[in-house]
Amino acid sequence: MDERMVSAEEQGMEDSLDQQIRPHKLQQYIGQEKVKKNLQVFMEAAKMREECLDHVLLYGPPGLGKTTLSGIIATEMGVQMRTTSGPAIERPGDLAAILTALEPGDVLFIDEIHRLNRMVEEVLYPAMEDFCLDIVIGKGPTARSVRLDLPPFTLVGATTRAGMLSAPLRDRFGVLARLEYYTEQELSIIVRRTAEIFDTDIDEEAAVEIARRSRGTPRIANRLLRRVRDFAQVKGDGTITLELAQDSLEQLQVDRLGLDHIDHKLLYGMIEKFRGGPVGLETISATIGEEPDTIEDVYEPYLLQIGFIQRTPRGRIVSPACYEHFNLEVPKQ
Ligand SMILES: Nc1ncnc2c1ncn2[C@@H]1O[C@H](COP(=O)(O)OP(=O)(O)OP(=O)(O)O)[C@@H](O)[C@H]1O
Ligand SMILES: [Mg+2]
Repeated sequence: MDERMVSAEEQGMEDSLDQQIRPHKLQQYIGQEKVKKNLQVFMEAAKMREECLDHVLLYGPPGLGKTTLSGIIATEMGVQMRTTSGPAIERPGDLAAILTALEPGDVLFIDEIHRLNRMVEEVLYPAMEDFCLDIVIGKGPTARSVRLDLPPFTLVGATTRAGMLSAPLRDRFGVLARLEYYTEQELSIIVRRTAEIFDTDIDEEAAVEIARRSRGTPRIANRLLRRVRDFAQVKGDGTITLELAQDSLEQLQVDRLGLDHIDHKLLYGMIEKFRGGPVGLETISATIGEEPDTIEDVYEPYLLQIGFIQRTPRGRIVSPACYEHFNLEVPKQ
């Protein structure tokens, strides 16, 4: 897949760039008010009891701030965060090594936790529940099982696919927090905050313009800001004005709602070849030459979110709002 300006997934060097712009305190974390309020109470209560925070599951679409929030939990609790991911823990022994190396109270962040394998999951259950490991020593008839105590810790699991988590694993989290897409206003605050870190001047309307085209996703907002800043430096005097933001985003082929050439290809394909549907996923896939899975997991979610596509039992249809966005006439039934 080629790298889209408006992809919510992390790209290239973004991970190291993130170090600089990630908020470290709950107070700097914009939006997600409900999640923040709850976490604040749970963290305060845990601190008062001098216990570690209950295990937390963060779920929601990519780029909304799960990794960031996990880091904030560790900072606010005054502990270290150890980071790993579901696919990185291949064998039970890998997990045992991570768990026994934890300091009391640490946050263990497991990204993509839905991709843990069964055998590893089984080791995780007693670790989460009783802070202990059951390990088998020896082989055959002389094999025996020993219990090993672990330091108490907080597991923070992150997933874009809560539905793919096994029920026993999900049930062992005390706190379930679902991250939502951000509003334009919240994103514009994030854009201005990042611009300040970059020491870049940005007009308020320019920040709103970038926010509007960021698909509700901070990662996209920060990426667009970085590219627009390049234009400001080379084509302007370094200040990001509304006009400069509009021109550069035009140049980057990110439209007023954050749609790019791939969204256009998909939507125009449905409109021109099928009069807006209903049309099945397989047919769309054949028409635009993209895998059905990619369409469903990557291209469609945002189009569904803004209501440009609707799913019906007979297939996908393009909504009147989408026709209006493209200045096209809605076809008569
Ligand atoms: N609430 C927020 N306030 C300010 N900046 C944020 C917020 N949430 C996320 N960001 C910024 O957005 C970027 C992406 O956040 P993060 O890496 O935490 O997303 P994620 O949910 O872990 O994504 P993925 O699912 O791809 O792992 C980071 O640069 C971070 O600084
Ligand atoms: Mg992440």
